[in-house]
Amino acid sequence: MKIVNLGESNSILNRFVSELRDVNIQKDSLRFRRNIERIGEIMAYEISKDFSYSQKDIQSPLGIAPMSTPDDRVVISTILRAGLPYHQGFLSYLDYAENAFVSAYRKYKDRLNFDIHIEYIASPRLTDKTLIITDPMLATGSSMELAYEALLTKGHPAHIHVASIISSKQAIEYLQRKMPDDKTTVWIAALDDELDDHSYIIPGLGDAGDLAYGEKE
Ligand SMILES: O=P(O)(O)OC[C@H]1O[C@H](OP(=O)(O)OP(=O)(O)O)[C@H](O)[C@@H]1O
Ligand SMILES: O=c1cc[nH]c(=O)[nH]1
Ligand SMILES: [Mg+2]
Repeated sequence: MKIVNLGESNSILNRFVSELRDVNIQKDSLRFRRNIERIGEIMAYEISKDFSYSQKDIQSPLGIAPMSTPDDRVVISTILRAGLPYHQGFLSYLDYAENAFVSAYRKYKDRLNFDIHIEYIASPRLTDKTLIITDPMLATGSSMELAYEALLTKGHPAHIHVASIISSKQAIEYLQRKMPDDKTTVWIAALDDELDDHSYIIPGLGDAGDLAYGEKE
């Protein structure tokens, strides 16, 4: 499995991630959602470099321009809720993509232990397509694993891009065991060392879904 951490090189991406983490700036939920969306746009651009390209003759008003354009049939798939603004960022650039949505939430059995419940999936056929599964946070990696398994009921993609923003080291190790090694690429913008007792990423940013859309009861 290939891992690409775009945060390792200096770019404006790192300021957007910093603002997501910043306890003062992240209170502005409009900016929080927009920063996730902007990171989605940057990630979509970076992932597009991995697509297959072929040359086409494009008729301009004044002549024919040979242009190399992507041929992948892309499906952008998002894990609700925090993935929604991320999805929008991807779709802004990959505007010909199809779209899939999967729900995943933590149902706590007690203060510390939880199961992840997948109750909703809406997806086109995935066979032989390029599947991008987007979720800003990879903490234990379980939501991503279960969302991926649910998506497999819609067919087997040619390649899977897991696109996240902040991942724990534990989640990367977990996904290396759970996702197909030869056709998965994981894209992240930051890699954090730890999880706390509640399986939140440390330092992370807190609860991405709540920061984007408000606290749940
Ligand atoms: O790697 P994991 O341990 O599975 O944790 C990561 C998941 O947690 C967050 O969603 P959450 O369950 O908080 O739902 P929300 O987006 O509705 O807040 C996040 O968006 C991931 O889906
Ligand atoms: O750190 C975490 C873990 C799960 N979900 C989040 O939004 N953040
Ligand atoms: Mg949440």
